[in-house]
Amino acid sequence: MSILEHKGVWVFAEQRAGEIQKVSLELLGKGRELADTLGTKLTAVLLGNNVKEMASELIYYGADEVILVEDELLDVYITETYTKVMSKIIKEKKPDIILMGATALGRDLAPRVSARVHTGLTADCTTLEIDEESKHLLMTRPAFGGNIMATIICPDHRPQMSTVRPGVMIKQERNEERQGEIIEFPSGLAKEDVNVEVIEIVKEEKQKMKIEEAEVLVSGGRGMRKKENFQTLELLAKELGGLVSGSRAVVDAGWMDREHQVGQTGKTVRPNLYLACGVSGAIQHVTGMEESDLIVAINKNPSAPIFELADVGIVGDVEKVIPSLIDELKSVKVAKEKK
Ligand SMILES: Cc1cc2nc3c(=O)[nH]c(=O)nc-3n(C[C@H](O)[C@H](O)[C@H](O)COP(=O)(O)OP(=O)(O)OC[C@H]3O[C@@H](n4cnc5c(N)ncnc54)[C@H](O)[C@@H]3O)c2cc1C
Repeated sequence: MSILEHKGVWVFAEQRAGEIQKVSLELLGKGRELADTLGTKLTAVLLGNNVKEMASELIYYGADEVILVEDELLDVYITETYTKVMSKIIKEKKPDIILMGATALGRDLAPRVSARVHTGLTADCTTLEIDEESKHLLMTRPAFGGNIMATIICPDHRPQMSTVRPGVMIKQERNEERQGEIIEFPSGLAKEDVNVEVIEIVKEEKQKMKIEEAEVLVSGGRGMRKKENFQTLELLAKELGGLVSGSRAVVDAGWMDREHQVGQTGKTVRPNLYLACGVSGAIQHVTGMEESDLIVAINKNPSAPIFELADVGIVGDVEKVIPSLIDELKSVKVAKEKK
């Protein structure tokens, strides 16, 4: 089959509990641009149960049409059911490009769909453009630990698939005047397709205060070595009356929730005290915290870039320095109480 048969730009509209994820709206912004460059349609693909109401929202944010698949078997995300439905629609409708959010769901779904439909996938893209001559999608992403930017193409297979992290692309202004078509598509699912039973969904209790509002932030980086060591940071933050935040490296490692990430693709913070523990000071991190009033850095490498920015630098092992700091703060508190 010729790749020329494939037309249109698609955005997988991720919804959770009836709420469209922000990243999908951001991808509609980018998708609109790509579709306009190619002179083609922008389609949002919405899967779920009782989600029809959300379809017009996708049109307001730039989609020309919405492929809507409603089925009670799609009520909660299950890898197999969503993969099956997405693959089926792709095989039938033959899109040229598919964009998905690099969320927990997107990271699970995108590779499986790409394997089922025998095409390539470029994960975590930061730039997406159309090559003027070939009209291929140029998918650019950091490679080799962020040291180089690699531009990847998928010249021989379709669709060209890409995931993008939340916060990277810019959504369009919502415009209620926009008109579009809603195309209902049968899921084709049977009960036997559901190979996993979701027994309970437990919502994580969110920290009440946001890191953007905290006056003191104790921020951990990859130098903290493992998730368990963040308990020490929690103790330190408690002593200082602050919150724990972190670098993207620790969020990517699954040691911390994305809501607590500081930096270019995380939150911009400006606390009175920013204590960076085992954070190297990469530019993408620094842009999110450089306006803090007092920056204290603990790093075992005296040449770490974070020291160029820090008001106070401690060259040492976080596993030794942090417990000493906690002990010191506790003894100061005890001494104060005795007075
Ligand atoms: C498009 C893009 C967007 C990005 N957005 C963000 C963002 O929003 N936020 C962000 O943080 N990053 C972001 N990054 C990633 C960024 O480039 C860095 O990779 C990341 O910040 C590194 O995190 P880190 O400092 O925790 O880890 P590393 O760079 O691995 O640094 C770990 C540090 O810990 C020190 N260390 C190791 N062991 C110890 C120890 N025992 N005691 C003391 N120190 C120790 C090391 O000397 C090192 O300096 C982005 C990258 C790209 C390409």
